[in-house]
Amino acid sequence: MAVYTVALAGNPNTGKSTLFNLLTGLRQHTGNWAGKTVDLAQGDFTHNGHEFRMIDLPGTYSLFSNSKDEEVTRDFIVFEEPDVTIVVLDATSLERNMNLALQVLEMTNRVVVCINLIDEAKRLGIHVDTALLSRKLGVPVAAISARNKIGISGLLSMVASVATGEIVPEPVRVRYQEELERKLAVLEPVVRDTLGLRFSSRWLALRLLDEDTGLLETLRQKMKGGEFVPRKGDVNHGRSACHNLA
Ligand SMILES: Nc1nc2c(ncn2[C@@H]2O[C@H](COP(=O)(O)OP(=O)(O)OP(=O)(O)O)[C@@H](O)[C@H]2O)c(=O)[nH]1
Ligand SMILES: [Mg+2]
Repeated sequence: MAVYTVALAGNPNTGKSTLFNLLTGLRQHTGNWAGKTVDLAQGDFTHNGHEFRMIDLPGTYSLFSNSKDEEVTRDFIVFEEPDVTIVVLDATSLERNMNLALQVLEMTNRVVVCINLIDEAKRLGIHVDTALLSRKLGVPVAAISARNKIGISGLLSMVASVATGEIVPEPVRVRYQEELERKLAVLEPVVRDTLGLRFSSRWLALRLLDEDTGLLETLRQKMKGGEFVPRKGDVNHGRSACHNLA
């Protein structure tokens, strides 16, 4: 039977390891300070007859090449191509957390947004409209409390639907200023012709325009090591290239 890979990404301290521990029965370090998870922990769980392998990624505020943690998280999402990436957001600071979610949505369409600490939001009188958010972002959105075990089966149903391809999310496309969009329009087809459809060409073109040399070096190493052989017209079965970005 297929084992689906599920990655947990999100800002530090949003409850990723708490969710990971709840689902896998393992004991990743959790606590109320940032940067606890440094290595990639993995564990297994099943849901409705499906098997999943979950990877607890380090918490990051963005996915550029600013730090080892950012590179590890970015490389996992892009090169390991998890079947689903769950972006865990803190319900009490959605605006700040959304930055990372939008970055992940630029990299892959296989995303479920998970709004955690919904108990805390309720206590503070914050109402989160998951249906509206889901429409705006173009991906499934679940509200949960990992600590209080609320909303978990709803989240897992969404994860299973994306993993099996029953749902193919169409993430929102962030539009940048005119000048950047003009450059993207030139560069993106070149990236697509060179690397095929395995990666989101829009995301890669953005990274190139940002002169992300760390990413370029990683890509170069992978191509040199034969880990990744680009093929023209490579079809990725919906992986990594956002449908409405292609
Ligand atoms: N109130 C509330 N607290 C939660 C919930 N989920 C997690 N927490 C708490 O949030 C804090 C951070 O949780 P972690 O699971 O360690 O967060 P993390 O995202 O793995 O953090 P890093 O590894 O640093 O990125 C801990 O004190 C948890 O107990 C929740 O649903 N409600
Ligand atoms: Mg953690």
